[in-house]
Order: sequence, then C-alpha cells, then structure tokens
Amino acid sequence: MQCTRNVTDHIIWVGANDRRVNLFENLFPIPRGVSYNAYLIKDEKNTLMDTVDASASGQFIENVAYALNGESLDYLVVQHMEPDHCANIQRILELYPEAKVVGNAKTMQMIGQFFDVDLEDRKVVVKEGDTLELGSHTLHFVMAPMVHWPEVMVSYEDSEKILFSADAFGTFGALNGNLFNDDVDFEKDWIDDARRYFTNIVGKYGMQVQALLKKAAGLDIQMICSLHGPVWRSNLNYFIEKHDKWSKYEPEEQAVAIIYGSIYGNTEQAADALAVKLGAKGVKNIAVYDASKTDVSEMIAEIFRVSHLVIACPTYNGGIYPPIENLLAHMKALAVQNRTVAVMDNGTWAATAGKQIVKQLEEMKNMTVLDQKLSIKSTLKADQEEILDAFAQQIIDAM
Ligand SMILES: Cc1cc2nc3c(=O)[nH]c(=O)nc-3n(C[C@H](O)[C@H](O)[C@H](O)COP(=O)(O)O)c2cc1C
Repeated sequence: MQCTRNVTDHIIWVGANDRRVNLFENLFPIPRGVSYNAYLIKDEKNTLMDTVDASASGQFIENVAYALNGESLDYLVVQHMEPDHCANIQRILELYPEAKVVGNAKTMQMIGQFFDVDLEDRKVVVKEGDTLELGSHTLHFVMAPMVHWPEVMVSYEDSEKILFSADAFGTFGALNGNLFNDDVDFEKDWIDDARRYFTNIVGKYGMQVQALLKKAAGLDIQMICSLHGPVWRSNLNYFIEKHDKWSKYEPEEQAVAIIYGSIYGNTEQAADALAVKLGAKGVKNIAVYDASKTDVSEMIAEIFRVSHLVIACPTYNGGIYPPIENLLAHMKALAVQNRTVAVMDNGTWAATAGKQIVKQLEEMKNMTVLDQKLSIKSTLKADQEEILDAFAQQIIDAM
C-alpha cells in the first residue's frame, strides 16, 4: 500500500518511516524511530529528491511508483551520499532506465564507490550556482560541504520557494501521519530529538553550518524539506534560530546541568546535595544526569542547551571514571565550546580525576573552568557543608 503525502500540489513526500531500528548510525538510540524523507517534484521533468535507507526500500519504491502514476522519472537528485539516503540509487536507476542522476563531482565519485552502475550517459554534474529547469520548477544548487559529509549540497526551488535541505534541519523521530511542523507540537514533542540529532550528527561542523545559514539567508525560503523529520512551512525562524545558536556553540538557556559518575553512590549523593543547594538558592530547571545510565548523545544535547555544567566524578584506577571519560571524549570530538564548568571529584586514596578532567576541558575551546574545585575524600561530610555552599555559590555568581 502506498504511503505518500502531498507537500504542495506538485511535490509529493515519498519517504518512509523506520520504528524498528534501535540505533541510528548503529550508535544513537532512537526510541521514537526516524523518517527517511524523499520528495518527488511532478513537472515536465519528474524529479526525485534523494532516496531512503535500505530498511525502507519496499515502501519507498511503492511510493515513487504511485506518485509517478505511470509517468517516467527524468532526474534523481542526490544531495547526500550517506546510505540512509542513497541506498536505493541503483534500484531507482534500474527501475527507471531513462532517469539521470544529478549531483556534484564528489557525489559521482562516491556513487562509483558504493555501487556498480555505469553513469557515463546518465549523469548531470552540477556545481555551486548551477540550475536545473524542470518545467515550471527550477532547482538552484548550493554546495554545503561537511553539513554533514563533503559532497552534501542543498537545492532551492524558486517557484515554490522551497529549500530541500539534505540533512540540515533534520531530526530523529518517525513521522506519525503528520508531515508538517505545524501539525505537531514541535516545541513539546520534537525539539529534544532535534537538538540531539543536530548536536551529535553535525555538532562538530558548526562553521560549515554557519556558512550554509549565511547562504540560506539570501534566499526567500517559505518551506524547508529536510531528509529527516517534519517539513517546515511556518515559524521557520524558530528552527533556524535554534540552528544558528547550536552551530555558534551558544547556549540556549542560562541553566545548569550536573552530570555525575558514581560507582557506589557517594559522588551521586554529593551531586544531589549540590543540586538542592542550587535549587534553594533560586536556580530553576536544574538537570541532573547519571553518566552511567544516560546515553552520551543525550548528555551532549544537554551540554549544547545549557550555559553551565558541573562534572562530578570518582577517580578510577588513577584515571577518570569511564562513563565521564567517554563523555569528555565526545565533547572534544563534537567541538563543544563556550561553556562554564565546575568540577568535583572523589577518591579514597588519591583523587586525581578532577585534575585530569580540567586538563581535558582546557583542551576544548573557550571553556571556563571555575576556580573552586571540590575534592571529596570517599564521602561528603556534614562539616563540609560550607565548602559545598561556596562551590554552589561560585556557579551562581558565574551565571
Ligand atoms: C576499580 C576502582 C578503582 C579505583 N581507583 C581509585 C584510585 O585510583 N584512586 C582513588 O583515590 N580512589 C579510587 N577508587 C575509589 C573510588 O574513587 C572512591 O571510593 C570514591 O569514593 C567512589 O565514589 P562513589 O561512591 O561515588 O562511587 C577506585 C574504586 C574502584 C572501584
């Protein structure tokens, strides 16, 4: 059974949802699933914008055939060669022998790496600023290298003012019959997944996202069709501003997240006592996470959201407790910067985790590590309340 929806009179969503997959990129938990979006532009030249993941091939092929309604396919535009969008290139070329592939030089090279297809007479190579006439629709190609792979490009359709944005403006989460952002409560149900998607997938490429946002600012965009998640047709600025902040590594909120590691519960107790102190001093919406049971992608998203971070960690075999060490490695890899951090460590004979955490934070860009560290010897004692109080106060003073 076909499962398509009209985006506009001439543009049809022909993508598919996947609620079975547990880990996106075999790495990030996606309890709400994910959508692989693809769009068919119906015109004198019928044009398919990308394909979908191998897991969704059956639905996708049926959708494309239904949307074409017996007409031929003229172009397949490949904006991104990551297999969750390109897995069906060869299949589409076999099913529609008259179709030509549109992509940039890097795209063509990658198609040759992933597939055994002869593109000699079937390729249209485009570069920055090139256009493709489809009839009443015209696509303008804008290169977006490293948003999220080097060959990524986005396409602006000027008659309907639509940006086909590749992975940009995407989010985790399957589409549940509601295709458009204003059909769902995005702020309530989607924003956390959108943040987690952006920060973990393209967080490292803030500069490249900024370059794309600058190019996009010169276009009159009425709609954004991303490769994952809802189509944006209203309140675009809300989502664009979020991406602007994330890609500049600016916090969304003046807020504190406390992330602790704890083997036996003593560091956890200290983290809780600190949270209570901050709460009693008027700090709102404090977030506390156990690094052992919170997926690192969630902690990364939270670190992008908040302005202030507390890392609390036991010493483990002379080093940093592994879940926190893993978090720091992810922070570094994703270019986390511009945050204020307070560090608390714990040790029973030689607490060295704190020093090592500070060293790692100092290797990141623009991280302010607060002067007062708190080093716990096994457990925080009642007579250390003043020290904890001062530790909490320095965070508030820095806010
Ligand atoms: C495997 C293991 C290795 C540890 N290595 C160190 C260490 O190198 N230095 C130290 O001072 N404490 C070390 N500890 C002790 C803990 O850091 C310490 O007991 C701390 O209070 C535990 O905090 P928690 O109750 O939050 O887990 C180690 C504990 C374990 C289980």
